[in-house]
Amino acid sequence: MSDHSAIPATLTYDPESDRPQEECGVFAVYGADDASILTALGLHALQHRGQEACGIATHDGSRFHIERYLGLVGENFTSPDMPQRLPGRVAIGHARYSTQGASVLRNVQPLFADVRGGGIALAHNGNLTNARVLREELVNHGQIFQSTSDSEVVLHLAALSKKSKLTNRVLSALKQVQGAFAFVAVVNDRLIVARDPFGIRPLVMGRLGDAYVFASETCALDMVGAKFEREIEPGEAVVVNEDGLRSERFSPARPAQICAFEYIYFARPDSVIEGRSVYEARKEMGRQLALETPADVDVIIPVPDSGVPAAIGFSEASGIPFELGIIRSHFVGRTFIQPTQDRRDLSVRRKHAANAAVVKGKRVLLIDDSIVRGTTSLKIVRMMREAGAVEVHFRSACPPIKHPDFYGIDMAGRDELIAANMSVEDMATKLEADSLGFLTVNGLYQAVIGAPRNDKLPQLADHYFTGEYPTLLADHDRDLSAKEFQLSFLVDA
Ligand SMILES: O=P(O)(O)OC[C@H]1O[C@H](OP(=O)(O)OP(=O)(O)O)[C@H](O)[C@@H]1O
Ligand SMILES: NC(=O)CC[C@H](N)C(=O)O
Ligand SMILES: [Mg+2]
Repeated sequence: MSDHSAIPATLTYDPESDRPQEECGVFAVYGADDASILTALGLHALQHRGQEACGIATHDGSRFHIERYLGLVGENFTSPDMPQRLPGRVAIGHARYSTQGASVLRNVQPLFADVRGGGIALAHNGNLTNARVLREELVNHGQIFQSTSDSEVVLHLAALSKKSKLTNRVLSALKQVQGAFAFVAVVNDRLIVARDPFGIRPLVMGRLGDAYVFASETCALDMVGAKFEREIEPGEAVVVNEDGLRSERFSPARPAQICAFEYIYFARPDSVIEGRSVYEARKEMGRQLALETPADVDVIIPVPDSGVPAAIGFSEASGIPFELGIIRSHFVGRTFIQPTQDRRDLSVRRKHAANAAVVKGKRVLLIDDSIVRGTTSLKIVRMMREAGAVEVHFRSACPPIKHPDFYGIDMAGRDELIAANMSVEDMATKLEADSLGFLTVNGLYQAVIGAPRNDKLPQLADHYFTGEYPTLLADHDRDLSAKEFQLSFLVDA
């Protein structure tokens, strides 16, 4: 095996089939009867964050129980015998949209490991930027990996830590990983949750009677009737056991630099992130867009779903009527988070249909939250013309996306990002639009935080638009995403 040129391509890391994709949702409960049912409900509310796979782990006071499936939460966690299948008053859950490791069962979370002193079940939203550097070191040290997920390194680091208490070993693992994360973990009979040092990914805490509930977004707290208490702070870990809750720091306190894309596209509009309603922020993006790139048209048409609030804002600010000129199928989920281009193309075709009644003979302005690869926009511009629109203009309620993401949202490679490779004019031609406009970076800041960008310490993780990444990117810098990196010899990697 020392001759690597002899290894068939299918046995090495292939960035095309095993490409970084998007986001996930995490949910956790401590101290409630039927914790698994609450977790299934919470995951249901977080389904928009990941549609590929889902899983729940519980602890019944002495043993762990785990179920993991490919597919949607509603397809797998609905049966009334859940409390028997997944008993216990402590539970964590995960809805997956793969970022590292293909969409196969062995990468579905929660991941579980038996280590010295007990067990750890772990679920992760985000993406670690030094996972491959660490994995290489760990493999050289003799560690045996069971998945190709970045998240698994945390289990190995905890297992190898010299500290005596298992909780402290998990905390010491958190100090060694870089990138973006919201972790929820059952560590024996306790719960540990943690948020990355820059607060790139969201994580909130709520109360449901005496129980503690944690979730990626507040919409999941609302789903189970939990009351929002606070955000988990950047670099904070919260440990909950039978004595209650304690907060630990694994990195210095600093303001959160939350991912701008949570506000733009990813989070559900009824969620509140860092005190700002996602819906209001999106509407305000539309208002700013109307000020920055007005259009002389007859009707504003949103690209459903995520483009709707911005289109309402644009319509309010411009006085141009808003109409539902595109009807979406409720039986097709999010397209951008599909793992392959073929599936994205197919989903976009099945998802949207023109409503000719409000389009025919009109000059229309389409508003979407974002243009990533341009898959959606081109199809929709054509659809409008086929439905009789006389002019079709397009506006994106976020700035041009020119740089890939490494923190858990699938921005694919630079070569796939339409705005990374073309001028706005060329993009308009490619998307067959009569005009094209984007929100500015400052317009985005105005909409989300009501203040301009602080260039010395940006208030958001806005690398998509600026190329400024808040964290180190060890794997990327060492080009460990290259084909040569040996990730797994199993076909389903
Ligand atoms: O330029 P593209 O590569 O097509 O990606 C951008 C599109 O993808 C997203 O929609 P998606 O269908 O994922 O979800 P939504 O229903 O929440 O808008 C986003 O809202 C844009 O419409
Ligand atoms: N999108 C995510 O947050 C994914 C979490 C983890 N990196 C995985 O690939 O499973
Ligand atoms: Mg969309």
